[in-house]
Amino acid sequence: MALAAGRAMLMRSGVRLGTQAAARGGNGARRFMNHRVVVEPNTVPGVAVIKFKNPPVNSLTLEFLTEFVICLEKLENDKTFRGVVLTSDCPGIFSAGLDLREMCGKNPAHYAEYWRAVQEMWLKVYLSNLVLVAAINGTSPAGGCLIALSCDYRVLADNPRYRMGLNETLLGLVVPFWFKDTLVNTIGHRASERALQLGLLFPPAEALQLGMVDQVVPEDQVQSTALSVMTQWLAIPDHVRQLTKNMIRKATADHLIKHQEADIQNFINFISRDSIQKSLQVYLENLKQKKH
Ligand SMILES: CCCCCCCC/C=C\C=C\CC(=O)SCCNC(=O)CCNC(=O)[C@H](O)C(C)(C)COP(=O)(O)OP(=O)(O)OC[C@H]1O[C@@H](n2cnc3c(N)ncnc32)[C@H](O)[C@@H]1OP(=O)(O)O
Repeated sequence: MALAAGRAMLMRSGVRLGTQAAARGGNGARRFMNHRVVVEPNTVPGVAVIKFKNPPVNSLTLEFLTEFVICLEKLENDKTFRGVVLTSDCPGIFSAGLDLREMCGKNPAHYAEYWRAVQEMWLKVYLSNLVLVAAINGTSPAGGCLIALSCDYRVLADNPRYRMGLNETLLGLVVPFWFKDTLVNTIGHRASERALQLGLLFPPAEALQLGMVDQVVPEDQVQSTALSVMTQWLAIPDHVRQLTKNMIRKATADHLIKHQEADIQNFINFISRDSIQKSLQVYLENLKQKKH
């Protein structure tokens, strides 16, 4: 998505870009702050850390998606950055996935705008020229898992309470084909068949065994491990690594690009069904109930 389109989307969503602040951190590094996404240059030269900060659960609201894409676009355009670590500022949750309230009780125009933002976010992450390492420091179902799967490398915290996977069927939803493609490209066809149909959410040991993540490490070492992995990836010259990444990922991305408008229309038709709306409302209600 062009930066200008993202800005326009932010304006439509009532987010003021003027509130973005730049400050200097303790090490003198410049630190960009939006509402929901914090970007910090790190001690590793050329590497930024993006922290998702959309409490309580880092759900992927329209505003969050827009800020996230703009942040990535800025980092890609700033030649001082070659790699980004994605992590969460919300304790115990990497991202709860797509924001269910964006898909409930809204009109078709909203669903179209939201789904385009989800598509654009995925294309931006999946095809990024930067090395992206996910430092997964919490639970990451569905859209949260998709973000991690779209990175180049995944480090997950060794906490048995954390779960990762594409659980759409448990919400009464059909997994979008490009979510499915991303999973199949990562863990293979047979494992995806089972995981997707059953909507499985895997604890760290199983996620590692399946190849859904590359490393499981103690919780307090997730970010440091991601940064040391990054150093290894940055030892490869950018242009050959980027061409290789593009060669591997292009067909999957092109599949969505070619069918982007049809995919939006399918989403609108699907999500607007009374039965789907009811399922989502019940799911949200159950999330509330479990607190009591
Ligand atoms: C024919 C072909 C057509 C193809 C069409 C394709 C259609 C595809 C459509 C959609 C695809 C969607 C993919 C997704 O990403 S769906 C989202 C999946 N996410 C989940 O299932 C996670 C749900 N949340 C949880 O399990 C928990 O909240 C958890 C993340 C584990 C955190 O638990 P906890 O710390 O106990 O926090 P709470 O449950 O109390 O939650 C705090 C508040 O946050 C609200 N919440 C949680 N998740 C979401 C969410 N995803 N969206 C919006 N809001 C969320 C929750 O309701 C609480 O709110 P409140 O305090 O007001 O009660």
